[in-house]
Amino acid sequence: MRVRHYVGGEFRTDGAPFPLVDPVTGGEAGTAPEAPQAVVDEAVRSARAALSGEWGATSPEERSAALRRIADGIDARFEEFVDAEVRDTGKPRELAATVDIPRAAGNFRAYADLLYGRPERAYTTTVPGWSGGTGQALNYSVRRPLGVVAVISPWNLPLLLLTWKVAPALAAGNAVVAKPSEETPSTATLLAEVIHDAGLPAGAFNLVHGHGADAAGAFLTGHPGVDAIAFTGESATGAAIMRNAADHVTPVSFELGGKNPALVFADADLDAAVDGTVRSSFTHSGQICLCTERVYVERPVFDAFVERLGERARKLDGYGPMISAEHRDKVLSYYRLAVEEGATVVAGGGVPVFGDGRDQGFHVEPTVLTGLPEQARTVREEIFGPVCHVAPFDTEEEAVRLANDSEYGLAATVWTRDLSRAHRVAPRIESGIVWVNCWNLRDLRTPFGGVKASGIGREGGEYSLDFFSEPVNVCIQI
Ligand SMILES: NC(=O)c1ccc[n+]([C@@H]2O[C@H](COP(=O)([O-])OP(=O)(O)OC[C@H]3O[C@@H](n4cnc5c(N)ncnc54)[C@H](O)[C@@H]3O)[C@@H](O)[C@H]2O)c1
Ligand SMILES: O=C/C=C/C=C(\O)C(=O)O
Repeated sequence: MRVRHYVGGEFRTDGAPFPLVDPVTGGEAGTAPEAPQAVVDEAVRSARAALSGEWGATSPEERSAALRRIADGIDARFEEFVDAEVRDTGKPRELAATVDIPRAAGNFRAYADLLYGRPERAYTTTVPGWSGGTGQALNYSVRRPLGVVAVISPWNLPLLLLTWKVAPALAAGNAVVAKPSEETPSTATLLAEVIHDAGLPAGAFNLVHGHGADAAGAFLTGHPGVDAIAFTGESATGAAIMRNAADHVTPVSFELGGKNPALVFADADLDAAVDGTVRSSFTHSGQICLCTERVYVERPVFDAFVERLGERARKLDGYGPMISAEHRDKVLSYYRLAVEEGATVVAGGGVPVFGDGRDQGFHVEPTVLTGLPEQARTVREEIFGPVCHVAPFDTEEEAVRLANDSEYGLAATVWTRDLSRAHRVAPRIESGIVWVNCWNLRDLRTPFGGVKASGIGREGGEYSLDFFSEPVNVCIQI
């Protein structure tokens, strides 16, 4: 497939091509076009024109039907989407086929459902009341789209995290200009094809490819014609985007980094806690924002937990690579730093040898560490690889304090059989999401987002519609 921009209803490839790399083998995997400022400008202009044209006049029912056609279009080309996601990310096929692609289609269906049949309830409220002593008034508020929305997405779950924003933005009646990660542009291009075939009016959805800083990403997020920015990626990138957007006071919704804790209490089902931590630390080789990198285990079960987790980590196979040579080097630099900081390496810590083409790819070993102090950089900084540090705790109070001792606050996991403890501990954790006896069990309609350096705002279900639209209060004196 050819990676193409999609601007004003047309596919194009202007801009210098940049190379794509297959992370499994390190080999070349085609090219993508680097959108110059002029293409970004045109995309923003096309989006604006769509708002004052056919797209701006659509009813919620029409948008609901369009979203459903897009979901069906993804399903119809399911294998192509899976192939493209696997090629770009190197993730196991099963993961792409059970999470990334079906949940991307699910994002469009969820918003089609939310809109269908109840536009009034979703979009207006009425409040009769008094107006400053001058008489009775009827207040009602209508929700209007924000306008032109920029969507900037990362490489770890390329289609899922893109559609996570594009679906509600379109549902609320905005026009979108999206820029996927330069590492993983393929499924976004397929999505543009599906949206084109679904018959969305030209300019409702636009796609530009290219890099972030000083390139398409920055051109878009600093653009005076952009009314809102929805971004998922690193916290430092979020800060750069905010600075860039500040001149135009553009509202932002940010899903950023994490250093997610898991708390394992001695009363937990240890099999489930070990299984769950294998998933939460090592799924997609740790390259999910929700992955656990800090595990705190109540002292009586600490040794048993570490031994079993280490054994499971050593036996893992079939795992995918880091996204790039650069990211592999970053993760390996943390493996080395951990040792310098005094860690015991219980499992992994290096580069696996497969004896085949994967040895030129970007794999690192699933790694379990112990023995580091809380202030160690390895325990504080997001690594975004298949690695966790396990430390003991003695009291519930200490467990909560350790969980909260982080600049981040995205997702936490609590393992306990004590229902009262679960209810007591969960709301005390400074985190947007707390899972109890599970991980990444997620309904697309629930609020999703982080506190502290992990983000601004919540997305998911009605929460996304709230961000992507604004209430306008209309007050009529009676
Ligand atoms: N909280 C969440 O929901 C969530 C989900 C997935 C990933 N993440 C985070 O994303 C990170 C991994 O993804 P990544 O490496 O692709 O993130 P990244 O921040 O490097 O890049 C994300 C996107 O931002 C663009 N970008 C980079 N610099 C930019 C700039 N100055 N202006 C505008 N755009 C710019 C990139 O081109 C890319 O499209 C991790 O930190 C992870 O925790 C968070
Ligand atoms: O990386 C961040 C988000 C991940 C979300 C999911 O994997 C999901 O909801 O299935």
